[in-house]
Amino acid sequence: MRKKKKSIHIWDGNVRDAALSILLAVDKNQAYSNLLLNQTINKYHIEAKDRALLTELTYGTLQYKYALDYYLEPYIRGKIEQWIRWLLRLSVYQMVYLSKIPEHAIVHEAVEIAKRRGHKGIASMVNGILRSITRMGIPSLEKIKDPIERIAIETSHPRWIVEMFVDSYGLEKTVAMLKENNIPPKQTVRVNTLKATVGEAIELLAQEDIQAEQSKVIPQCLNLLNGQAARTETFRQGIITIQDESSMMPAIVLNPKPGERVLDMCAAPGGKTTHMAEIMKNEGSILATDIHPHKLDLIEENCARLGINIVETAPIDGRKAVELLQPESFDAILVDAPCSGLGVMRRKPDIKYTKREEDFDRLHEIQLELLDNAEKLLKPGGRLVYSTCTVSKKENEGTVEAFLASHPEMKLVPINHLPKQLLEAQHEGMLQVFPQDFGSDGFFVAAFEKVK
Ligand SMILES: C[S@@+](CC[C@H](N)C(=O)[O-])C[C@H]1O[C@@H](n2cnc3c(N)ncnc32)[C@H](O)[C@@H]1O
Repeated sequence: MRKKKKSIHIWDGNVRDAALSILLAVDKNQAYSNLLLNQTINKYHIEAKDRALLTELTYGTLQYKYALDYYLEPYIRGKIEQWIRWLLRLSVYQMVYLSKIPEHAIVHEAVEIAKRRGHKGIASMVNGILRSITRMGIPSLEKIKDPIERIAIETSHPRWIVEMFVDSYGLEKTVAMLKENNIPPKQTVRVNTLKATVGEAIELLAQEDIQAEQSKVIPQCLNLLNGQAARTETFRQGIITIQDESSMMPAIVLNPKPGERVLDMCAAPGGKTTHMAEIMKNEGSILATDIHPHKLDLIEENCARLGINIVETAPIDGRKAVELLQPESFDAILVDAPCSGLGVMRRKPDIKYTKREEDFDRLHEIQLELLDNAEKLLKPGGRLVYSTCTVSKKENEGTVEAFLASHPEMKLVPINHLPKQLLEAQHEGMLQVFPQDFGSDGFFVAAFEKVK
């Protein structure tokens, strides 16, 4: 039986207090910061101004956890309770990274929260620590002589992740990526070409006071400069889908044609299934499978909203798909595999603190099993695309190489159909996009063909 999660009370009208509750839930209960934040905003109908600050404070404090601890270290003596540490991190985040909030207001708010959640003694300690910081300042990062350690603290990433990235991509690329991971993602949407042109979608959003611009990278992608896509009529009417620009690549690379039979092996919540259906002009068939049956509803809801009727869903573990589906029966297959998610750390900052090195090997094995099944289900001459939202070589190039080594009937083929700047970045049928390249998620795509 699934254990019922205790729901936590978060919103009392105080933004900083709510941010603290979310941070504590993420820390203690391994709640996902992005989900909890969205749930809170929707549940309590938090208005735009408070919403923006709550998001900034929650993400910012989480993003810079290690740097904040470094700044706090000279001022904290002995052990303190976790909630007090998070309150101090939240306050120092505002002092260091947000220029608009006066320091006396930050200290005052923190002291009030400490009084409410603790007692006078704690409030006085919080007051003392924060006042000392305003007087004496934070320690300089220059004191850290080891460059890897310094960049790990400054950008707040675990040292082993920094070392792994430097090893894979060199120092310059790593530093750019780590810094980009702390910049909030822009809001992007994909235009549903079954219902509207890009120009029409921009016009419809403008009627709802949302300014949208066509991306310079992927033509169906719009950058939203204000507002919230999910709250618009344009979204409800199925004209747009909220999706990161990098996530739009796999369906474009697979290029499913109208009339084809397509398998989306790890499909939920259906971002790429629906994109493929749009490319196919809603003609042909897509089988969208996922290991988690409850997630299939999301795919169906998305299809209904977007006016797509060629998608059938089924709860299937891709590692056993060949036992349930007809071998060599699909023209094209997408394996958008479960992965470590190191390309989406700016969206889900908790990832950087929870991932472990051993996760990569486990994921690599699952990815290989999924690809092995996909190959057996693919018709001779069929196309396969493998994608992840990570920048880990073990799961990307490593998985591709191991797959090819045991599947001589599969070959990598040049990636086509993407805009020029992306095509130029590919390497032998593989494309690794970094968050700093276009301000989109870190993403990997590889394209294969099965020889006839
Ligand atoms: C990266 S997400 C897919 C995102 C989706 N393609 C989209 O664009 O909306 C990976 C998905 O793989 C599913 N998954 C994990 N292990 C699986 C398995 N063994 N077989 C099938 N699906 C699996 C997860 O439930 C998750 O929904």
